[in-house]
Amino acid sequence: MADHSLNDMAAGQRASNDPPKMEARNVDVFYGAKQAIKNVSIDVGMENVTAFIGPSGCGKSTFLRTLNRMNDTVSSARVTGEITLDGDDIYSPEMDVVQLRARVGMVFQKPNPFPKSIYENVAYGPRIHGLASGKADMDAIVEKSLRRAGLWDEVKDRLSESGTAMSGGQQQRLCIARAIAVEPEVILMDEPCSALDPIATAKIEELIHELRGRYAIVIVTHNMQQAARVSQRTAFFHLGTLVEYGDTSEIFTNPRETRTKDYITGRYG
Ligand SMILES: Nc1ncnc2c1ncn2[C@@H]1O[C@H](COP(=O)(O)OP(=O)(O)OP(=O)(O)O)[C@@H](O)[C@H]1O
Repeated sequence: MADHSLNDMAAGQRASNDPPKMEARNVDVFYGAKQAIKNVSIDVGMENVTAFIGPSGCGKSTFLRTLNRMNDTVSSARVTGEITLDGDDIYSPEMDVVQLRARVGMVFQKPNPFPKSIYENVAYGPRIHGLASGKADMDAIVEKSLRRAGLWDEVKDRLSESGTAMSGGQQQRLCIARAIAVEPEVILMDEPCSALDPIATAKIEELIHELRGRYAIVIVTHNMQQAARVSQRTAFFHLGTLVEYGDTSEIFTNPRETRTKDYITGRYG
């Protein structure tokens, strides 16, 4: 597919009933001389969960990390093109990256709570961003975040216990609560269930359903059933390019591109 048609396709999504929260245009990512992402243009909507799928090494995580400038932490990484959040260029020199990462939160593959209490894990972000006006206010933020992450009832009587002492699934929901606590607009999830058992995975998927609409959510997943279950929009990446982006039901039942079809039918990957 010619590059311009992907741009047209992305632009077309703006006219849909899901206004874009983030827009990426002609994004390239290099690690040193090696190009990992090639001319990707995509919109991420507010109402839909967007899944990034594709074979290992195709660039899903790399592209996801461009959306909150996590690639800045990799010295060899270089990003070109344009990515906006509510129309503002996130790579502009005026963009405050700490603020950006609060607005575009991230949940990683392996749950990574701080070695602090459950309460402190959630309170840390609001404290550094000055979001609470006192102890009662902070308590309310912690409770609300843990409730939204579906964890409150399990932890309300042990908020002072260590976040790292919980089960993997609970730790991942704690990391989601930690992201939620700073009132993000977008939540990026990089294979959030790959270290979890099926029951913990089901809880995270249920949570994604509940969070949908309140936050723009993008999830990278290797698990196609998971993409089909949790997302309304799916982007298929291959060798650093965005091959196809569309409604999840269409991508899985009637893909337009042979490469997409081969991947979802298990011919490679
Ligand atoms: N920090 C890095 N330095 C150099 N190359 C990297 C780095 N991170 C990723 N790459 C390379 O960029 C390409 C895309 O990797 P990326 O991790 O984004 O793919 P992916 O689709 O998310 O893969 P997986 O599904 O295995 O996580 C790969 O060739 C990978 O080796």
